[in-house]
Amino acid sequence: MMATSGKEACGLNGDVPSVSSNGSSDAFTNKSHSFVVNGAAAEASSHSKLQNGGSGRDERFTFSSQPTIEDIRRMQAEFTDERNWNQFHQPRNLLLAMVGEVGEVSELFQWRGEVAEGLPDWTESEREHLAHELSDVMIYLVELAEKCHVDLPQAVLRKMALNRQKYPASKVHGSAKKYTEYKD
Ligand SMILES: Nc1ccn([C@H]2C[C@H](O)[C@@H](COP(=O)(O)OP(=O)(O)OP(=O)(O)O)O2)c(=O)n1
Repeated sequence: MMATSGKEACGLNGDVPSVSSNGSSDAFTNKSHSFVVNGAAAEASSHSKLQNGGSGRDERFTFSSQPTIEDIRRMQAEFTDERNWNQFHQPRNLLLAMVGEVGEVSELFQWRGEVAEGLPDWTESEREHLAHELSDVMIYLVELAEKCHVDLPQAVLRKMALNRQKYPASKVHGSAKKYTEYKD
């Protein structure tokens, strides 16, 4: 799916997206993206222009709708099963792996000073490197949640609902203070 105005983002406007009972989607026939679950191959070419900051900076950036988090969980489960790596993928190891990948993301931003939205001064190769490292973080995060039996998409909805209660827009608009700093 192409980038849009961002209004469709699940749950951000207070709507709860419907989730099918088995959590799967027909992600693998999407016109602009093709996915092969077993080979874990993915293409996302139609999204690359905005993703790479080339145009559309006035619009809010949005993601493709596929793969879903459940798709990512399933693809990574297949990747580890095929390699007999589940024996290494206990929660603590996955946490350490994820934190290591967060460190690799940090390295890309290190010593650059503030970076503008859309990374206008970054080369294509730097952007792709960042995309890889962010993906590593996400892959390990999703697998960590799976191994901890946290249903991540639903947990995110619950947490966002809590965040909205903690930070009512009418109260905190334009302020970045922590909720504990507000004296009602
Ligand atoms: N035991 C492993 C090793 C790798 N991966 C997968 C998940 C990550 O997406 C990616 C991590 O691979 P590397 O550890 O080779 O890390 P990088 O890809 O970041 O390579 P480098 O550290 O050279 O940047 O591969 C995994 O699931 N389990």
